[in-house]
Amino acid sequence: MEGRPRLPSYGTTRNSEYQYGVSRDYAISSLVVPNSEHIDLSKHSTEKIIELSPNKRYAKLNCILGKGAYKVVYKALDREEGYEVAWNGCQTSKAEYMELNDEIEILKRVRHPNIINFHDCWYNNTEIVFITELMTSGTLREYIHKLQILNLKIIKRWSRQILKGLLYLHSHVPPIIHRDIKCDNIFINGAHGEVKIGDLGIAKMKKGKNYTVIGTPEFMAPEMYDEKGYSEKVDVYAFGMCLLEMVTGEYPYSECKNAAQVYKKVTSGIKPECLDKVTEPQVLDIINNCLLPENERWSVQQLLETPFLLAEPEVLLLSTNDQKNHLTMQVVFKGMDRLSVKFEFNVDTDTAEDVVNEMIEEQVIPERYQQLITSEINRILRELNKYAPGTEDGKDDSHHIWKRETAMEKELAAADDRALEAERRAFILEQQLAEKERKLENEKMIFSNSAAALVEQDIPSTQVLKKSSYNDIREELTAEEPYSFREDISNDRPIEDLVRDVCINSNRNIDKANEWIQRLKGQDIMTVGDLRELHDEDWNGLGLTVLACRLLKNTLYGKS
Ligand SMILES: Nc1ncnc2c1ncn2[C@@H]1O[C@H](COP(=O)(O)OP(=O)(O)OP(=O)(O)O)[C@@H](O)[C@H]1O
Repeated sequence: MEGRPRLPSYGTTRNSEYQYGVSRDYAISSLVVPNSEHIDLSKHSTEKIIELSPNKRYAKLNCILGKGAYKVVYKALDREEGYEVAWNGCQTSKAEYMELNDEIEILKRVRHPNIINFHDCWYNNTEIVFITELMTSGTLREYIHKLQILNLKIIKRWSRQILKGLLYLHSHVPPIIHRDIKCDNIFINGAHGEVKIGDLGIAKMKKGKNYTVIGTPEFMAPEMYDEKGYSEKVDVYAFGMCLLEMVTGEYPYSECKNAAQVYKKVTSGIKPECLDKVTEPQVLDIINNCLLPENERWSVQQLLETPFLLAEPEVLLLSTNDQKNHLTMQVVFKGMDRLSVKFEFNVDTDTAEDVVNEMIEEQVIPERYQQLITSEINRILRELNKYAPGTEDGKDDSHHIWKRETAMEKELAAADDRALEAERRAFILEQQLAEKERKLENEKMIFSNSAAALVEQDIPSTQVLKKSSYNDIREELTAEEPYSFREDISNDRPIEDLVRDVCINSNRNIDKANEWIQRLKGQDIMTVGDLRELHDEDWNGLGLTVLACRLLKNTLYGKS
């Protein structure tokens, strides 16, 4: 009918329950497989090759991964590379296949981490077979059903991946339009949290088959219904619906009973009811922008630059050495805050965690990207087979903890050594200082003794200073020498006269003289005669120093 849209057959594309019913579980049922004998899969506990590609490279196994309204997907083997792949079979005519030739050639050249790889394609008399990358964790819709409502962090990460895939497609000239973006066509690789767009090019094939209107009504932009032509913006509209499903866990327009109701609402500009459940303003803003009329609707690039989806850093591997243990990587922030950080990574000594922590400490990357950049580095290490398992996202990281502890232990041991060495050096210094002090004391003593000796014995100072030790000088000074009596000093002389003369002659001051006088008088020695009467042993009891005694004796007995 002119000007009226062809409505899709509702039960096949819309009903998510139906989509679910034909996923992996289906592999144990009995079914008729095109171009093969009737296989009762329940009787096949082990996988078997049931068909080979014309070039013999791909081997189809008796394991069905899923079945949609249009195609049956089997597990298969790439016998050249040893990979598991997906064998997609779509019933079609040879003529339709020939019409798709150009498009298939383009699809073969599409290569992006967020788009399921398209490896090969051929026609086998009844169906087009195309070989694609195998996804092991199911579709985004299955995830939403499993997790009910995804958290915003996952939504943000997966949305970015979907949009990056779309950005790549839309950047072709002319743009490659997916035409059937929906959560069933987005596949998850659960182990690494990767998201890939699948079913690329299938929409066109479906159209060729005159199967239904292209796409899925709930995800179709209004301009897709009127056959006046549309642009890559239809993928943006469909992405908005995917985001709505991710954030609410509800299929858009589930309030509608059939495709006609959906069509009516979409073409009248009535939004899905579940939009009211979106509470996060940034997400709501994105969805509303995706659902705007085509000429106002944002581009994928604009969506990627909204605050919610903005510029998550990517880590690129720039170069490696032959052993792949010295890597040069770069953190690239795309979007508004353009920034890039290049760094070296030694696989044998570095860990992603340590390197990222260092970058945060050095303030070259914001802390909020710590986990993301760490897992990006680990992703690269994994791709190079240089990744130690169990280290990602702050999970148990025994290998790296071990590395860190070893490094820490080494550091502590080195610090201990340094402390011991410092203590040892301090001890030696103390000893040297004490030794110096002792020497200084000795020298002081030597100096004062020798000065006294010089006074007492009139020894030239140079001679005294040549003496090597205090003991030598002391020995010399205290050595017994013969005394002779001096008759010019009368025995009646008051002892204080003698003492004062001795002190004056030996450069001792009056205080010293009074001290000696006091000690001598304390022993009843009042005159020179009293002193002369003393025996040698009495001198020791006077309380005078050896030198004082010697000086007094020298004066009394005439020794000069
Ligand atoms: N590359 C793949 N790796 C693993 N499983 C896949 C892959 N492609 C498809 N499947 C599985 O096969 C099922 C059917 O695929 P799909 O939904 O793309 O078929 P379809 O006929 O195009 O569907 P539609 O009903 O949307 O037209 C999917 O739900 C999924 O479980």
